[in-house]
Amino acid sequence: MLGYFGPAGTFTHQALRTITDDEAVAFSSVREALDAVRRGQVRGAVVPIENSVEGGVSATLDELIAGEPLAIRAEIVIPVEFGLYAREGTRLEDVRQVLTHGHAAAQCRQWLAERVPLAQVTEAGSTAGAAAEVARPESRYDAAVCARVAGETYGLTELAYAIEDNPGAVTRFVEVGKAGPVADRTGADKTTLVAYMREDHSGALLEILEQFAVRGVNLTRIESRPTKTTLGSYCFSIDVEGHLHDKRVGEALEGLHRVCPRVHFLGSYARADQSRPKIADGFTDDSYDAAAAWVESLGSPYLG
Ligand SMILES: O=C(O)C(=O)C[C@]1(C(=O)O)C=C[C@@H](O)C=C1
Repeated sequence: MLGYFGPAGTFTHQALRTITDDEAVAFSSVREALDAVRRGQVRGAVVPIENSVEGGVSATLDELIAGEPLAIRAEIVIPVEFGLYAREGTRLEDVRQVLTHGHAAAQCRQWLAERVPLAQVTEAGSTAGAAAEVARPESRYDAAVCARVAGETYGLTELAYAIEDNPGAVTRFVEVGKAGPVADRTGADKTTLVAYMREDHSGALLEILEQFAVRGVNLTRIESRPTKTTLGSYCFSIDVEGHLHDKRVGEALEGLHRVCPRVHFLGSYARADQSRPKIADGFTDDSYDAAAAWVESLGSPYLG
């Protein structure tokens, strides 16, 4: 059975529904969902990892590397559209207390400031959790910013829809399991890893980046996250195009292993958009094989 960041009606729940109709377990935080994977209560969990407006989901980026290693098995990308939902009888002009997930608040900030200027926005654990709270008749919150499905699930009335400041936003979710064999290469893959710098010195980030640059590996996301040890100590959470079994990616990982004290490999998996990377001349597996054969031939007694 799979777990997900719930309760029912979160965007994560919608993402999960795109891959299975089977029964699934809701957890009220990303940490609880991932811990359930670690202790084997569920065989995997779906959690949010990146939003096109707000960037990386820190809770997920941090929890993936805290504790027993986990691996990303698949990615799911869905559009995120928000509405404002309240108990029956509440009018838009009456809304003073809004409850929602921090990422959702950030994506609707301008709309909320313009349309409910007197409202105070409070962060909830999730958008659907906010809807469930607003549905309680005695709740101190007047409205929730959430998906339409959450508004419906908790019996709320829609006061407004498509209130996001950036139409067309998408959120990327990942299905995470226990670390195990890497998923098969599809030719349209992504690899996620976390690299730690040796020590704080000029060019440390460049050393990491050049491992990819010189091998023609394109990065699709890079974010610094605190290592949680001392102030100013950071690691880098990175997504790259390609699979561990692509020679250019495997070699880049070898390079990282040489220059970084610690590298977490978090999995190679099929891209949701199935788009294949443009591999420049000289970086295909054939080019690597030809180069290796040539180097080997240099030591051959039969050469020239
Ligand atoms: O609260 C939810 O509904 C979630 O699935 C979480 C989450 C997020 O973490 O970004 C997912 C998509 C939206 O961008 C807002 C919230």
